[in-house]
Amino acid sequence: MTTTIAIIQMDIVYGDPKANREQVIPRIEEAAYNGGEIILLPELWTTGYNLSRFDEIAETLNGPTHEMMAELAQKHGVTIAGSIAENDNGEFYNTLVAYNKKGERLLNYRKAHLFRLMEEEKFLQSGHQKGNFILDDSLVAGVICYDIRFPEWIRTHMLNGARGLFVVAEWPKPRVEHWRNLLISRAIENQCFVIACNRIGSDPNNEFGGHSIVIDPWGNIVAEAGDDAEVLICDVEFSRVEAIREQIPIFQDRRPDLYE
Ligand SMILES: O=C(O)CCC(=O)C(=O)O
Repeated sequence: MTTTIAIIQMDIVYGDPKANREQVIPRIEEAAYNGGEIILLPELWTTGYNLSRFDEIAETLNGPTHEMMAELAQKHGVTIAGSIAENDNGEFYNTLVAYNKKGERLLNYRKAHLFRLMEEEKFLQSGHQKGNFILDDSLVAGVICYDIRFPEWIRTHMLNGARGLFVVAEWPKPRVEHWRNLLISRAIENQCFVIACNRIGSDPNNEFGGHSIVIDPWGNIVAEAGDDAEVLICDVEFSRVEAIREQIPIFQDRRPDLYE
């Protein structure tokens, strides 16, 4: 069974959730019209890294962006995921959510590794829970940007048989080769699909690299965007994961007794 992925690679209007919600609607329509079943938006796609204004622009999990994602997911019969600035009683998180075609929230993952180079640790709390969730019949996981530099964190999500890793990011252009190589490595070492959305454009501090990408469990690139705005569409077959894990049974051959 194939699943059609649509990655919305876009610029983000700095600190303006309303403008970002408005610009995303036609892109979600385009993604759904082109058969996208799972639609992925970037990290902090409503606010960008306007962290010092999160007290004004971050939302509770019932906020207008969540309502919009749930409604559009229902309307188009798709799953929509992306990370949003969360305000939980005055504490702020970078939170990846996914809504399914019934408008139900499947995932609520708070970024675990905060990125000091963008001063996240000064403004945000880090999450403490894994990002595993069930997507249709497949166990998958979702993480955020800097999290991919921690192979042990990604492995933790894969030890229970997860077949796919969804990544959302605002990954800067000067390190776009790190982005590509880290994602390819995470796919090969975990024998899973990696489906990763990065933003383009710039904010007052950074230029972002695009190159949203889908990688199969053998490490081959299935689809990759350039550095312009794009809705990147491709098919994945999550069931391919098991054949590769049988061929080279790394999960059976692990030696956790040596790793502590
Ligand atoms: O690790 C990197 O180079 C980029 C990470 C990042 O931009 C982020 O976590 O927001």
